[in-house]
Amino acid sequence: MSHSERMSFETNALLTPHETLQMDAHMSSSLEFLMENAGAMVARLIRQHFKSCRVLVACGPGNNGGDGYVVARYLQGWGWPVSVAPWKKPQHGSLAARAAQEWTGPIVAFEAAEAMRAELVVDAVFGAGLSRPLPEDVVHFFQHVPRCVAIDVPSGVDGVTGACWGEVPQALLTVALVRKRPGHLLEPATGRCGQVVCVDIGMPEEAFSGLKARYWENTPSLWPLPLQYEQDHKYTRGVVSLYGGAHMPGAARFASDSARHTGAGLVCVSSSEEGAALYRTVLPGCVVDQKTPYDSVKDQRRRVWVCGPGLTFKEVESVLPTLLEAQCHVIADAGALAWADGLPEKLRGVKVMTPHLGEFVRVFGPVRTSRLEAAQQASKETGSVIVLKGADTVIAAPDGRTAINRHATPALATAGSGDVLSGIIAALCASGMPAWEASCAAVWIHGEAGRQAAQAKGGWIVAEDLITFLGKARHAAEKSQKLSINR
Ligand SMILES: NC(=O)C1=CN([C@@H]2O[C@H](COP(=O)(O)OP(=O)(O)OC[C@H]3O[C@@H](n4cnc5c(N)ncnc54)[C@H](O)[C@@H]3O)[C@@H](O)[C@H]2O)[C@@H](O)CC1
Ligand SMILES: Nc1ncnc2c1ncn2[C@@H]1O[C@H](COP(=O)(O)OP(=O)(O)O)[C@@H](O)[C@H]1O
Ligand SMILES: [K+]
Repeated sequence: MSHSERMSFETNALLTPHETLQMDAHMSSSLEFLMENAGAMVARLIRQHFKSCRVLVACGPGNNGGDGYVVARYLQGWGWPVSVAPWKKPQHGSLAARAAQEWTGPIVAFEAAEAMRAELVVDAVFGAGLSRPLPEDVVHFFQHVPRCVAIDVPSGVDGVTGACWGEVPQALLTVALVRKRPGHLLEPATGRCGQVVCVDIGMPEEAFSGLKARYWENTPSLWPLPLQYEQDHKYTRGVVSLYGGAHMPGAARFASDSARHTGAGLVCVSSSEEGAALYRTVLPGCVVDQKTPYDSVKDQRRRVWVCGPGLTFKEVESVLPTLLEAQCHVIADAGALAWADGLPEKLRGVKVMTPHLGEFVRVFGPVRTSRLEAAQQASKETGSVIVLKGADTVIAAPDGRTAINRHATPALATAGSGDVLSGIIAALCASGMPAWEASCAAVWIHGEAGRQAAQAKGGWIVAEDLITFLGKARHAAEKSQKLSINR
């Protein structure tokens, strides 16, 4: 059994609406029980987060609405003043219609005036599977809502891509059922969800049979890190190489320092005569030489390369084709991405690409779908892992596995932060981790280092600060994987 099969639908796996439908089909005889549990759990969370107040539950015609009727019943049972505003009635004989029948409390019109009278509105109009624009009257209604708790997603959020089908409600709290959705982690939806809490509704294990997770929240359980062994030497830890440009040495310095601080055994920097003299001074911990790329790749220990940080078009041109020809494991960033301007095929053979959105568009053209789908498509087409950077970094593998990282901080938005990330990925690739796992781990460690550095430095950091926290950040991941580095 492969690693990804073993971890199918662990708690950090994310559920798409399509997978929810498959589960529901499998569990058809228990759906009423699941809806009852879902409604009860949402009501309990509301009771935990809010004082008793006038609640209006806005219910749609589907099962999301069905959950809403159950919430209303529980809150009313605890003595809260509750009304229900149906946007449309559930279809006769449906599960939601049965839940609606059991609601014997007040029913009011689905109107802005009613929304304004409430102190809290429960959004149970549409779940995560909506695939058409939000109806006007729904938009208008939610524009007048004081405080909102959403079931599954705020109505109008696409549960997979995080896109919004119009102006979606702004929730304070969103209750995810069974597992989070990819959309909960992706902008712009994340900004509309408020706090996302996932609840267990008693979904049995068997409901997951036949399903294979494709999306995960990026957490350390996704990528076991290699341990330190008594017998380790620098070459077993792994060698990272990079070509140091003659004009922008800072970027190569950030990438090489980051690789070393993350655990690479050795970092080798090749450069021109002019560059090598400089790198010998600024990188005392690295082996610096003046070898041509052609000669460098003859050394079988130098298989993993960072290519791009601080390189001009000409420098990339003189290095990257040789590295790819020699089938080295290349992490392509910055200058290497600019070199491929509109011609992604030039990067064929690269293991990992790390574009931010601007670089992504430069290589692959405008994003016509969503960032998520564009990264997946680019990964499939090129055969490279795509790390599409941002506040919600997407890490897409050519086989479809996709992780979304929220373990980060806006303190990372500082020049050189991307060079640091490429060095971390290289160090983990050099340690023997497969490209997707190494990329996911690197993005998490980068985020953790950013958080720790920001805490230590009062919130504002530069790339140099980030680098000094990489060892601690890797250790934090190891601790949460319960790995001991002093076995
Ligand atoms: N397995 C699970 O995870 C469970 C999910 N449950 C709930 O089930 C929900 C999903 O239920 P559904 O698949 O019924 O989805 P929805 O509740 O989102 O309902 C969609 C319904 O709205 C209609 N609709 C959508 N847009 C419309 C428009 N513009 N005009 C008119 N009608 C429109 C559709 O035809 C469909 O009937 C989840 O959000 C969750 O709340 C719970 O009941 C418990 C179990
Ligand atoms: N607002 C933010 N929240 C979380 N992470 C961020 C944010 N802004 C930037 N980052 C992260 O910081 C890094 C910036 O990389 P990049 O844009 O390549 O910068 P540079 O080229 O200056 O090194 C990426 O890993 C990105 O995900
Ligand atoms: K909803």
